[in-house]
Amino acid sequence: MSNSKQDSDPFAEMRGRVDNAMWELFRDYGRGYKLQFAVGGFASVVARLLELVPALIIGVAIDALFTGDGAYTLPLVPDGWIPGTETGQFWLSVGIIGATYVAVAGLNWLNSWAWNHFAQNVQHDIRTDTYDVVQRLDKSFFDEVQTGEIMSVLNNDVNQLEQFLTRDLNNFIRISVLVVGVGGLMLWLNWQLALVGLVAVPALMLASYVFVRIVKPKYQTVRSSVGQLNSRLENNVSGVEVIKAYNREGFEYDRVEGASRTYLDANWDAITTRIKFFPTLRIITGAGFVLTFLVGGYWVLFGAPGPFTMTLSAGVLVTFLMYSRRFLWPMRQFGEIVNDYQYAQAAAERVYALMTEPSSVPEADDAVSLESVAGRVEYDDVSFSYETEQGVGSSGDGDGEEIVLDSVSLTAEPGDLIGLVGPTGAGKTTLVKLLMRLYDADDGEIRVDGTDITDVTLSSLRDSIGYVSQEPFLFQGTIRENVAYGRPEVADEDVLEAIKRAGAWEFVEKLPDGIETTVGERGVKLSGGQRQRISIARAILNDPSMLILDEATSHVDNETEVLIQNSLQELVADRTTFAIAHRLSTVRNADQILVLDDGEIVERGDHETLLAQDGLYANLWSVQVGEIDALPEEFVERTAQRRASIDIEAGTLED
Ligand SMILES: Nc1ncnc2c1ncn2[C@@H]1O[C@H](COP(=O)(O)OP(=O)(O)OP(=O)(O)O)[C@@H](O)[C@H]1O
Repeated sequence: MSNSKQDSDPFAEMRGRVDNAMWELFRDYGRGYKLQFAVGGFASVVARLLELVPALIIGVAIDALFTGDGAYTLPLVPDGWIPGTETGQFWLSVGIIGATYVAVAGLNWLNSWAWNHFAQNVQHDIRTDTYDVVQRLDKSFFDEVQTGEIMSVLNNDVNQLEQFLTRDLNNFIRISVLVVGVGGLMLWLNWQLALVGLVAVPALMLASYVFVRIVKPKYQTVRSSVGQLNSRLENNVSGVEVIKAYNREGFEYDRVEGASRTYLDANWDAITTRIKFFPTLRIITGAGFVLTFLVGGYWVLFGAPGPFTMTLSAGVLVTFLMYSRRFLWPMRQFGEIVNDYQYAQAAAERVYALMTEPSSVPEADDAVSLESVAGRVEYDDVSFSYETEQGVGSSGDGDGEEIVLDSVSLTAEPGDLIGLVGPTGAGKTTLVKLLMRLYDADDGEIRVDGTDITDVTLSSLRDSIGYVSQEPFLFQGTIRENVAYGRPEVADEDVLEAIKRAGAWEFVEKLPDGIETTVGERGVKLSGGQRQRISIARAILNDPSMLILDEATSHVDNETEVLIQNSLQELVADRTTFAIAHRLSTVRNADQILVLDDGEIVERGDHETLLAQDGLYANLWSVQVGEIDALPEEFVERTAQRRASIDIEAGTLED
């Protein structure tokens, strides 16, 4: 993978798939929580409308009780309900204002409860669904996109959406109601003065529009640099052993510092834009408020200025100014919402991009389930190359691709043991990965019991294959959980039986908690050989019809190897097995040994036949039995050349 690919945003190309990712997500995921949404929204609307009451009451009280400029009348309240005395009217005002605040507090609680319920559940559903899509994606996706990037989407980006829902969407409803309610009341109280206050609105809208245009790309950069920083951190924490062994703490500090600085710079760029925007909004809202006070105050003191004609009382002006603040202030918050919306939109695009990432190993609509597999495996002219430079989400036109498997054909009869040998990088692991459909062949067909593996369900195919990899992965948990990973419901006796058959009992028995001992993250508390035996036990317990052993004994000492070989012999006896081996002795008894070189099968046959052919296999065998002197000159030369090309490749990758 080139550095440029690691550094660029892997989601950039995917963003083009949808116009409004956030809307798509909320529409799909909000559907299940309509009631909470409606209750939260309703409570918010009613609370906001009630919040308008105190200013109205204060205005009426000032005019009727303090300055004597008007009668005590309240909109929507029949005059007969209003007390006749000033004291009665005063206490009514106090009572209404107090009751309003109590009601608003109750409604705010209801709004928060319902809205958080809505937002938290939508967040949970989006996260789990995205995870489910991601875990079903093909292996090439994981080859291209770094773990930290994926974690960043599943954590930070999804949280960002939740924050937008909880805080901003709620605020948006609040503000919309206030703007409509307050604007309506202002127009009703004194439409001419209302127009003065409203002149600020177009200016606020223009400022918001300009802001959005400038800040959107900046937020996209912030989101992607968070992902890159996470990738770097994730890589380093996983690779801490290598960092220590090579004393590269300083170097890694610099790299993390670099990634963190890129994030800081991107964030700083967005922050400087944002902090310029908010004071601008304040100035505009402030100017609107001052203008309203200036015109209204002049009007109350000296009569209507210029084109204004109606009379204006002090009480109405106070109500007006209180509303004007309520009207213009949310407008400032509107800017924050626009800001957060842009930020959340960038997050939604990345979430949506992941959710809609197509798998390059699709399951056919009419895929059939593989039942009672006998285990006849055929590779028919299979060719394959890994996707290179194009990156995730691109189709790849093959430019710069190196063929890893070239027209490979083979047949394994049920129960056969097929040994795969050959120099490193020859394509042995790739060959077996194609059988599990971790990747799909570019050309040719792979059949199990005569059925093309692209015509069967992925789950039934993988159920019928056991896989013991070069680097067995154990999950944080107990030995029992790891062995029974594919069949968690099995009885302890079966788990123990599998452990014994895998040659793992001799060390499991000595562990303090036996099969209930925890293995640590990735199984770090076990040695490489112990991990390998646990993963063999896992494959044994699954009882698959086909078995893949990729260097299954690479981590164990010679004694343990004999133990494992014995148990493997029993294991492979009645199932088709592909055993990849560098130690040729481990596949000596194979029914068929395939020798791969540069993606092609160059020799095939059993051990004796291949030795007699005196080709690559015979030479590799000579190396292993220590007959170096017997090697032909050209083999030694080719090995040296291959060594050199691997070194060059490694050098290129480090650059
Ligand atoms: N995910 C990948 N993306 C790109 N190239 C890859 C990927 N995996 C393997 N390759 C390349 O494909 C070639 C074959 O690799 P493969 O792992 O199949 O070889 P192998 O014969 O199993 O080697 P070894 O014996 O060292 O495990 C190598 O050149 C390798 O660099």
